[in-house]
Amino acid sequence: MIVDIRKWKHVFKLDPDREISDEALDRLCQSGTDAIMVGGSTGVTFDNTVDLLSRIRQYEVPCVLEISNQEAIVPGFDLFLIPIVLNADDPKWIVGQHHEALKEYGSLLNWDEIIAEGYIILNREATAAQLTSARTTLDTKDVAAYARMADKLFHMSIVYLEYSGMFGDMELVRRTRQVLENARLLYGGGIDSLDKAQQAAEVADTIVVGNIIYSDLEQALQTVNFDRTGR
Ligand SMILES: CC(C)=CCC/C(C)=C/CC/C(C)=C/CC/C(C)=C/CC/C(C)=C/CC/C(C)=C/CC/C(C)=C/COP(=O)(O)OP(=O)(O)O
Ligand SMILES: O=P(O)(O)OC[C@@H](O)CO
Ligand SMILES: [Mg+2]
Repeated sequence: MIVDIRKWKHVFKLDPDREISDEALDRLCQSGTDAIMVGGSTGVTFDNTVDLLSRIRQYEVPCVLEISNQEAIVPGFDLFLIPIVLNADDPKWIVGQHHEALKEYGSLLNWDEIIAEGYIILNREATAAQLTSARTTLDTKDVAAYARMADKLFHMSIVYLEYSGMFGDMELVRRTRQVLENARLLYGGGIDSLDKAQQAAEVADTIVVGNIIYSDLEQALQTVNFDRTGR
């Protein structure tokens, strides 16, 4: 399947390390979301990723893998998203893991299926922030500089403002979006209602909804229904 990320406005992120019933998966896949992203910062294995992929593949919705560790690289997704944590203090999460993975898979890859994501992690409590030792105390200028680095210097097609676990600063998201020329701005973190989905969709290109899926499915499903005519 050819997947055009430039058309995505809403994405559900499913964590292979968390349980989801067949009924819930059915409703998510048929919700009208633009894609299902499979990923999580910890506990993602080859087996739980294969299992989730095979269940999602019963539906037509595009299904992409956001790779978080080398052991859980599973073929068969429509796209592979590779996080590069621009504000990580530990270079392992900027180029280190990637270097190891490319030593293993470098000659086998279809680069048309691979997209780098310039991650900027802004919630210091998030597992991903702790894992990567992210420098989360950043002001708007700091974030804009990382965003430009991803967009103009590294020609990445995604800048991902990651607040996983909390709803972020929408003014900062809006200002970050303004400095991007080519990259798409993905926003994720704390979207747990239609109202928050609407707020985030007004300032980002694509919104990503994760944790609420597991605590309140009805609210999660509501997030698809924001007004798509604004941006
Ligand atoms: C042959 C074949 C199958 C080919 C395809 C394979 C392929 C595309 C290979 C490419 C090679 C390559 C460059 C791979 C990258 C390898 C790698 C491990 C990179 C590191 C990625 C990284 C920086 C991970 C850090 C953690 C992170 C940012 C994860 C992103 C997901 C995320 C933030 C989830 C949120 O997690 P959550 O669990 O929700 O967190 P909370 O608990 O806080 O809610
Ligand atoms: O889980 P939440 O807080 O919705 O965040 C979504 C996503 O950005 C996580 O990587
Ligand atoms: Mg999560």
